[in-house]
Amino acid sequence: MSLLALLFQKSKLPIIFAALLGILTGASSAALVAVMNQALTSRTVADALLLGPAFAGLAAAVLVLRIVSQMQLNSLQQMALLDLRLSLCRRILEAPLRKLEESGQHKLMAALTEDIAVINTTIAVIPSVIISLATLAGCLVYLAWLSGPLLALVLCVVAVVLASVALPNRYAYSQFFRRRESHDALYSHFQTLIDGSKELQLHQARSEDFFNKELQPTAEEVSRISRVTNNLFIIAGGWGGFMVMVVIGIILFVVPRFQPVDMPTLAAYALVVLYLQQPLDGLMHQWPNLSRSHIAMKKLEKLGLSLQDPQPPSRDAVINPRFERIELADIAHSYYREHDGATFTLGPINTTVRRGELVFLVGGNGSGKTTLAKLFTGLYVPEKGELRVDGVPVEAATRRAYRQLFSAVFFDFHLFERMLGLEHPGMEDQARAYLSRLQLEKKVRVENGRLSTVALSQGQRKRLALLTSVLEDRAIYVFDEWAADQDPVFRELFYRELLPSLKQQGKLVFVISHDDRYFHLADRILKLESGQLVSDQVATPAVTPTMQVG
Ligand SMILES: Nc1ncnc2c1ncn2[C@@H]1O[C@H](COP(=O)(O)OP(=O)(O)OP(=O)(O)O)[C@@H](O)[C@H]1O
Repeated sequence: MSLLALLFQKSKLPIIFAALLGILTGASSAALVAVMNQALTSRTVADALLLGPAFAGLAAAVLVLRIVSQMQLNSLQQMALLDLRLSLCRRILEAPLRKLEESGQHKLMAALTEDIAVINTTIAVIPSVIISLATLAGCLVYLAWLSGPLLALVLCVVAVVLASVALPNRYAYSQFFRRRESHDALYSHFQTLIDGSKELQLHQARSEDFFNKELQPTAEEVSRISRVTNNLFIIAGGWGGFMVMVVIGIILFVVPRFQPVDMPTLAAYALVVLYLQQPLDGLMHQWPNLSRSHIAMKKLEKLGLSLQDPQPPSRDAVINPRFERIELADIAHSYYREHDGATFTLGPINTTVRRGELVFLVGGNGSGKTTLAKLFTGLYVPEKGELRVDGVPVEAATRRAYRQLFSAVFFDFHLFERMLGLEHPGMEDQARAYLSRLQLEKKVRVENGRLSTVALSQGQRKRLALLTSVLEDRAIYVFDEWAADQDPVFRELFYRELLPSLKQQGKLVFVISHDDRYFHLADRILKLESGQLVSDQVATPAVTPTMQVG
């Protein structure tokens, strides 16, 4: 969908009003040229002077209309920009997690910064495009009134100009496309630059290699394509200006040789065509922006972040948090790695978990534990099979409600400084009690629903994430190797106090763990091997730390 169509879809009435004002401005400009022309071709000075009030009135009208229409379009632009930005962020919030993972952070950052900036620039030029088009249309009507055959000639030359710039414009469009792709690569390098700063600073040769062979060539590619495309548009603009002179030359020096035309008509034509140079020039210069915004819109659509009005999500669907059981019925998911053509398949998995159960999910690295947790929590939509809550399948309309059953601390968790969505009475007191239990009370304070700092060690940050999770008071808890980087004392606290306490509260607790010392504390142990559930057994207190599952 084009940007203009999208804007029209989102704010029809203001756009129609702004466009009408723009058209009036253009029409008044054209009328102004007609009056100037009439004054210049008047038979006597006295006749010309009679047109003074009309000229002054039209000039004032153009001034007022131009200001009002620009202001109207400016507020429209700001509204549209705000709307586009918020829509895009909401799209990211609602996009399927797998889609976001496939896109990669760098592409999302490029979309949020690069594409939105391009779209913003385009919205900014829409006012002048409308006024230019309206002026052009008004002037053409005036030219038609002056002489039909001459207008036909002018239109032929305009068609030649458009045809002659179509090819370079097409080439420039393809170059813009390439430049946008290079921007994705550039953002990826920016991400490496920031995320990998420790590794780069510790290894000079790696740093030089990255800079010289990856970052610099991509930055140079972007710069080279920009130079080429800008030059193309400069040439096209100059060519357009030259063609205006060609039209004037033809009108003044060629037409009279073949067809009898009176001098005032010729002069009027030359004046109008000259006057048209400015809006034509404007349109030529806005062309690159329109092309780039088209590419930006396509890019957003490709990322699954189309800005068109979404299907309204069914917010009223609720899933009973006092469910009895959740079934994973033939659940399967595959990852396909494009660069080496390898596929990892998890499942089909069949198992049932119950409220009040403490389930451990174990297995070697890469066996699919985190993937299964993402499927179980509803973050991934299963490619095959389905989740059922008390026998009722989780569907598109209920998936969001299903996810609200869960609180999870994944291995790559994110810690929010503000305790978002947790503002219930007594929350801060509860948080302080947990801070002290997790031995963080000297490091972090909770004030006005905010953590005083999140700049802590990884283990401490994970304890804060656990605190936030417990405060969420959800029906199901998922912990993905939470204890992996904790001191023995906190492992003990986690496995021997926190998990049993959640279980006692009737929560379903799903723990991914490599800590075989604590496996005996589970009610059930699920074991994954290469994406397959190889064992699903009830743990017994007699099981020792070295137990074998599967
Ligand atoms: N985002 C992804 N894109 C492509 N492949 C992935 C992705 N995440 C995981 N995989 C693949 O899926 C397999 C299972 O990964 P997963 O993270 O589920 O395993 P895991 O059992 O949790 O491993 P670990 O114990 O190391 O955390 C891995 O072999 C990996 O190749």
